[in-house]
Amino acid sequence: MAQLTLNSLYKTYEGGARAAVSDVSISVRDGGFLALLGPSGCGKTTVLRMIAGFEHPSDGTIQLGDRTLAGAGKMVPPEHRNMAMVFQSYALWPHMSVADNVGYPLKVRGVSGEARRRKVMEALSTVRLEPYADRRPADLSGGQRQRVALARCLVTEPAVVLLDEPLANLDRHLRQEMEETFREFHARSGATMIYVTHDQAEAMALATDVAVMSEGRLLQLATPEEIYARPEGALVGGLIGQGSILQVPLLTGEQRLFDWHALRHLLTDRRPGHSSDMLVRPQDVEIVEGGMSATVASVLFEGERYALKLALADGQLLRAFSRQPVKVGDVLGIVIRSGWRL
Ligand SMILES: Nc1ncnc2c1ncn2[C@@H]1O[C@H](COP(=O)(O)OP(=O)(O)OP(=O)(O)O)[C@@H](O)[C@H]1O
Repeated sequence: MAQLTLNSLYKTYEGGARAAVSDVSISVRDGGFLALLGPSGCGKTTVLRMIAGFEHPSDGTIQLGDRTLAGAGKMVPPEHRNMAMVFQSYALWPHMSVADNVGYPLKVRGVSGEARRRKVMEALSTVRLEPYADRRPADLSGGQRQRVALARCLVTEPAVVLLDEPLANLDRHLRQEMEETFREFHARSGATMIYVTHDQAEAMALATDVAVMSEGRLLQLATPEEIYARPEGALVGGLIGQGSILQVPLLTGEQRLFDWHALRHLLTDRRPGHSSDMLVRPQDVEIVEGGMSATVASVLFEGERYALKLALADGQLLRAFSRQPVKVGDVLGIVIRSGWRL
């Protein structure tokens, strides 16, 4: 296995007003699980399709280990890249059994008999579907069909597995179950995985590394923990977690993390002029008697807690959680335990 490296990749489609992908460089460690995260149209599918070999980069190179797959005058066709791609629609053949669906890529490669049967059963075991080998896809649930598609992609032992929003068509309950399957699949197969999604919670739950894209550019590449704790810029800060971005007077120093003592001072400073973006996570907002006044602007009951939007004295809105029921219009005292300057 080998490291997958994207070097300053560009892609401009014919007639496109701007580059769909612009100067994207990413190294995916061997056996890593990278989530490409960003809003619709940010270029993540284009990156995935260039890795798979379905699109030519306009500039830049793609390497797997020391092998150049694309760029510098080379273009290795998709079938010679040792990669497998799983799509939203998992396209199983309805007339074939589960085992025959999974074994099909081996059949195409001329693997037959006992060798094929063994590999098929291994792949089915990875997704825990051995007992279903003789069933037809029509007899399976949506999640089980998705697992058959995963087994089919695993059977050829690809170095890299590419997944394009594979859970987008599933309901919430099934998505959670499948997230678990993907994590397990990754751990058991050892394959390098690249996963396109616009769902930040999914990216954080699954990946070892998250690449956030916007308008064709890579904004930040880091572990889920790092990107959550130290997002770079308002776009990443707004996309990851459920934080609020407050405007505070311009901050020019090195300091990024602010405590209540400093935040209270900043939030009551009414000087006009430029401002800085301060990210505040709802779990860092505490409701306490004698705190700064904030008025409840909206309440959403989430079962285990109430999700609130609070209006500060200057009208800025802040997300917070409450265990106690509150009503729109209530005035609460709050303390903000920490804020992160974006
Ligand atoms: N075949 C194409 N021809 C022309 N423009 C394209 C083509 N494919 C994508 N684009 C454009 O390139 C940009 C990036 O598209 P891409 O599909 O990579 O984004 P995405 O982040 O995956 O979006 P989504 O989540 O909606 O699939 C968009 O502006 C899109 O309109």
